[in-house]
Amino acid sequence: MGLTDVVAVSAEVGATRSRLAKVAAIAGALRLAEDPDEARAVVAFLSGAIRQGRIGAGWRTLVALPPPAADPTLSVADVDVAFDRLVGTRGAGSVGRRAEIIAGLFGAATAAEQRFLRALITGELRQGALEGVMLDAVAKAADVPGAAVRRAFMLSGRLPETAALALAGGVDALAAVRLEPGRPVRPMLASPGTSVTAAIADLTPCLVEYKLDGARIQVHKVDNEIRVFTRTLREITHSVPELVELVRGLPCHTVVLDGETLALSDDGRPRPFQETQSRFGSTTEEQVRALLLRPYFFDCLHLDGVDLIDEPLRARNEALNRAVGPHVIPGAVDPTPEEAEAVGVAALAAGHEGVMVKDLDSAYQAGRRGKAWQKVKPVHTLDLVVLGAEWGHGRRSGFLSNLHLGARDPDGGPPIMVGKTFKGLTDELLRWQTAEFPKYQRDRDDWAVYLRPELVVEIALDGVQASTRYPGGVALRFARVVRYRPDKQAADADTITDVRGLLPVAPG
Ligand SMILES: Nc1ncnc2c1ncn2[C@@H]1O[C@H](COP(=O)(O)OP(=O)(O)OP(=O)(O)O)[C@@H](O)[C@H]1O
Repeated sequence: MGLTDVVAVSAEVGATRSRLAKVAAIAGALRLAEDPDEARAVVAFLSGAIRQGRIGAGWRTLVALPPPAADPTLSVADVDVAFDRLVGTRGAGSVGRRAEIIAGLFGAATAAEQRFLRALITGELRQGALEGVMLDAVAKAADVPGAAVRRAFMLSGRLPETAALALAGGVDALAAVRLEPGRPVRPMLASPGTSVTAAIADLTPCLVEYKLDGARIQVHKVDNEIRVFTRTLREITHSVPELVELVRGLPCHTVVLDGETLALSDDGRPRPFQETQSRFGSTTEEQVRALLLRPYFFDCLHLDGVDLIDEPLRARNEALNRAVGPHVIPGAVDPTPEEAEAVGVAALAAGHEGVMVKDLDSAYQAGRRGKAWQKVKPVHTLDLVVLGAEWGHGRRSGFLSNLHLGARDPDGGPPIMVGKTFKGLTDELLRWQTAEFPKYQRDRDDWAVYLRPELVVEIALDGVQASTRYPGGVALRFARVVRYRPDKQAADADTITDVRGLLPVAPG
């Protein structure tokens, strides 16, 4: 299959807003793939990603490129092989050898292919929002049910691999994908609930527990081998030695745990989320001692040879208590309405965000944002994509300040602007934005820097209103910045449908 076919499909997908048309175009490309390796590469390229991860060729290497070829001759496999060689070229003299590989690749590419490859390598094409569309396209190309593709993807965490399985082995190969201790699965997510009373009425019998404002962790223990992953399945084992030690000491051989981690102040109140998050980068022993993380587990997906992912929460919760004892998150199983309210009051009094209400009969729906888990928080928040920032005035002049905020298009199109805000930005955040945003720059003019849609920011708001000014027909009211969400990608942001869902219902 030619690279030129992928470039054409990528352009077709970018040019249409219709989800069906995107799915059809991608499915068509997948059907052209000649073998599983090629299918993996096609899925990766059309998601704007590279199977090899980062290949470390920045803009500088890509400035002085050879003239483009007149006719397309490159195959998808040629590009994939060149990327393999780039990744494998390290050590002394590698700079020259890498430049040669890049020159060879780009010299064989047409002008359109060169533009595509350059955007692919620099990450400009990265299109996390296409994930749902891509899963549908894999199902269509392989002629299998969408649910089978989705399940295999959530359990394996790998989209190209899932596509290769679906195309080569169909439904049976997909169904054979299981939870494998040691390999991370997509975390189950929650929907917003209006109140504790409404949520427990909806979900009885239920479990009500604290919603902690820390960072999500997924921990796998296979004998003495411990691995820890973030919400986006990034491995952080080496940054959290205290969690690794604690899990190593648990009274079980094999376990997969879902939970939240945070650090507490001396008075037992939670430290700010940013501090927890800062521990997920490279960490020195000193930093570990200065900010000890504690785990609060709330789910158990596997325990000593028994797969629990399809079992009801009641059974998973019993296994959790056996496996981690005192490290279970505080909460109450099957509470009365008064007991449930009391959990909520205690959570807020202890400085936490609110509560989670969970259906005790529900299975673990990996990667799904369902009604079986509902979060109840006193303040309404949305996770939005930063589209740009305007230069500030007065005290803020010289700083990138007023943020342009976008909601995700559920059909995989670019984010849709829903408002602006500079409220809630601390001096530290203004400094950070001014230093960081140019790295994400897509364009700029005298007033603002416009960004590639990659950064996610959590915004508190008083509600939304209908608007003729913004393209989605809806605008935020009294929006203010709570914090950045480095644990989220644009594909995890709230959608325009979520934002419209907050519009007041017209009377009558
Ligand atoms: N008891 C709990 N059960 C499940 N998740 C919890 C709990 N306490 C805290 N959390 C955190 O809350 C999140 C659940 O909310 P949701 O599924 O909407 O994810 P989110 O989009 O990250 O939400 P938020 O922005 O509110 O953290 C989890 O990802 C987890 O990090």
